[in-house]
Amino acid sequence: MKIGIVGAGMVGSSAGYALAMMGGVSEIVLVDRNDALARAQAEDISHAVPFVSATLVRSGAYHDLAGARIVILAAGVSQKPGETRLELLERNAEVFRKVVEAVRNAAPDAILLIATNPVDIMTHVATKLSGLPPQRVIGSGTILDTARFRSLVGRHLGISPQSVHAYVLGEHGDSEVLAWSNARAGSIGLETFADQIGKRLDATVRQSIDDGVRNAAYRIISGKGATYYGIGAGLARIVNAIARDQRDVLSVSIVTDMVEGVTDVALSVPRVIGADGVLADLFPELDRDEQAALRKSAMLIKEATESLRL
Ligand SMILES: NC(=O)C1=CN([C@@H]2O[C@H](COP(=O)(O)OP(=O)(O)OC[C@H]3O[C@@H](n4cnc5c(N)ncnc54)[C@H](O)[C@@H]3O)[C@@H](O)[C@H]2O)C=CC1
Ligand SMILES: CC(=O)C(=O)O
Repeated sequence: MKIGIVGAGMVGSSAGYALAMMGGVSEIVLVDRNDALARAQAEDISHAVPFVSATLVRSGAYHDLAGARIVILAAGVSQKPGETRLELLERNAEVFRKVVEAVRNAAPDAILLIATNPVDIMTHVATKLSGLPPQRVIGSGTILDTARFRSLVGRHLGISPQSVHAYVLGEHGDSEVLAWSNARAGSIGLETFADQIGKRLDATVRQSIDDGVRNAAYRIISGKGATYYGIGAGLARIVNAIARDQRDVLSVSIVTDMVEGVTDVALSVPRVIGADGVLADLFPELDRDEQAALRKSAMLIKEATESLRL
């Protein structure tokens, strides 16, 4: 399977690297308005390939995306230290006005996988500009926040993150909602699990995990300028779910008819992902505070989306 990546900066190249390491795709084409960067990234990643897979990694122009089953969009500006994701909106919407049309002309059958921030609204923008059904325009949404949540809970409980079943819902951004009330370790509610192994999971611990998840990007950006390994692996995971028709349940963002009374809004809930993109949306049972927080998150995204007058 051929995969395109538009935007060969830190996120696009990390996704290309993670995909090459996971194997399972035959060809990766990197496109960037900076041709020299795309060429250099492709060459560098291709030198890692002989250690693990046989994926052909190259750079190209938009027409080289012909036949791609999935195109990842990671083009645009990223946050400076202290800047929010929402502050990138106008500039990245402008980038998408050119990029989405070029991708659609070159690869009309491709599923679009959006990483550019603010990712929920950029997913809405790409859905409108492409004319594709929402199920085929997938934002990485809170896949990364969910990984951060599982990682911190796993560390606290002393178990692997894969044994933690917990999701972050809503915006990939400051208003995101950590769904504690239905989180599980193995098949056991988190609190019961923590009790059984003699660990605390009180308000202080939860607050510290919440901060660890919600403010991760700010901390990493202030330390090294950008985040990319986590999202690179997350994007590769979504590509694999589509490429292998795995029907994985992942928290990703698509334009959704209704969430907590808010209509036509792109945000994350757990969704089943397979060969045709999103196959089903899942709405977990939440407690009242989580429901209210999810509604607030949805309203914030909706307002910011409407400000663009798409
Ligand atoms: N969804 C998520 O969880 C995450 C999203 N991001 C977002 O991903 C985006 C990319 O971040 P980085 O890779 O760190 O930035 P970067 O600056 O390293 O790379 C962006 C690339 O986009 C290219 N580009 C800009 N305009 C273009 C156009 N019109 N056509 C083709 N290429 C164009 C640039 O030349 C550059 O190489 C940002 O919006 C960032 O906020 C970053 C981390 C996590
Ligand atoms: C930058 C960003 O969106 C993140 O690391 O969560």
